[in-house]
Amino acid sequence: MSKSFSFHISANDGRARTGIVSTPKGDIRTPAFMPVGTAATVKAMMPENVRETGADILLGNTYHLMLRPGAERIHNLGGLHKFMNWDRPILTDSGGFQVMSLTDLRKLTEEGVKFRSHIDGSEYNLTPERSMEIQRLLGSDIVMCFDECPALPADRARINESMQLSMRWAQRSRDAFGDRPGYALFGIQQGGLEQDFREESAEALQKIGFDGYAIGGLAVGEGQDAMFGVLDYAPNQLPQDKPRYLMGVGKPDDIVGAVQRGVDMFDCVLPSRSGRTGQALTRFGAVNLRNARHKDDPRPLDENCTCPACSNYSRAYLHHVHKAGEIIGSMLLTWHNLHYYQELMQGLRDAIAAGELDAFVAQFHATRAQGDI
Ligand SMILES: CNc1nc2c(CCc3ccc(C(F)(F)F)cc3)c3[nH]c(N)nc(=O)c3cc2[nH]1
Ligand SMILES: [Zn+2]
Repeated sequence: MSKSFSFHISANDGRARTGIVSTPKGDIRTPAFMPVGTAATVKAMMPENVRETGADILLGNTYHLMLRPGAERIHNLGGLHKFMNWDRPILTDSGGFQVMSLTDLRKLTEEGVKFRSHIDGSEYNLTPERSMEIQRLLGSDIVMCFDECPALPADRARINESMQLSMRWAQRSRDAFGDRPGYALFGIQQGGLEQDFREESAEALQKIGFDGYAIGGLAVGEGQDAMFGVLDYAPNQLPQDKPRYLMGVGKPDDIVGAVQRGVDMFDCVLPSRSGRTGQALTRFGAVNLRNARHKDDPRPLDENCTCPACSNYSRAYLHHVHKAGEIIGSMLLTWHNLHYYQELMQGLRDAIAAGELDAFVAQFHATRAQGDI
């Protein structure tokens, strides 16, 4: 652990990199998958078990936590790390994306976003300055700029307007963040699927100067081909010596393709959300445990997996507890899915370090082509 925030790349393979983001709360091995802990919990998991799956860092959410229990309340209780019993790094999103995706009673202006709480209808005014204050009160180690993520599809004029607003908000976020040694502020590139707007956004962010750079505005319904099309150029528009975080991504094959294109950090609700719906993510692809074909199957989900679900339970059991709506069903599949994601990230890190990423990716796709046996 270090007293300051830094990024060291230990190996490259093509455009992919592997390394360490060092923070005072602990190191983050990259490429990294960051489990989503929206309301101060990774749903259906104890934090010590999230750590056991291999996670170095969790995500928290400004939007959810400002509404309930409130940022000042968490601060008065010792901050988010103590509150949720996670003493390693936490990254928090700035709240704008969640406001735009979770509330329809909202007003977007130059100042910020006025909205009503989806919990009790009370009115809030989220600005770059208030978002920085909330993330400071929570004690977040990596703070995200307050930005606007336009819904796709959108015409070029709308994309440009939105990106320009986000760049003005990035400057205000930087000014409000101030000088906080050991804490990091990440800028967020916008610009939709437009290469020229993304270039302009990257230049604007670098002029302001950030500790890391996120690629925002993707994984909003554009599809994998369009997303990879942007990733064929966007990571290279950002500084090569700083971490690159692709927000909201993604499915295992999204992550593999994005790592090949130079992305270092990922977050996605899929492993936890699908774990609660009975969907297991495995080397062979997705397996729906609610399907009747598992009713009498004594085999483990994946005999090569060392997680508690695969070590101690049959497919028949997982099928039963999901059909019966038993809490252990969510616990076991969330644990397996997060374990699988971390194993995939470890495999990617090892392959890049060995200069064997192409072989790893070929094997990844070949195993999935086999389908679930
Ligand atoms: C799913 N697709 C997607 N997610 C996106 C996100 C949210 C990422 C996030 C962060 C924290 C949490 C928490 F629940 F753990 F807190 C949950 C999700 C974006 N966030 C911002 N700021 N700009 C973007 O342009 C952007 C684009 C995004 N595409
Ligand atoms: Zn497993």
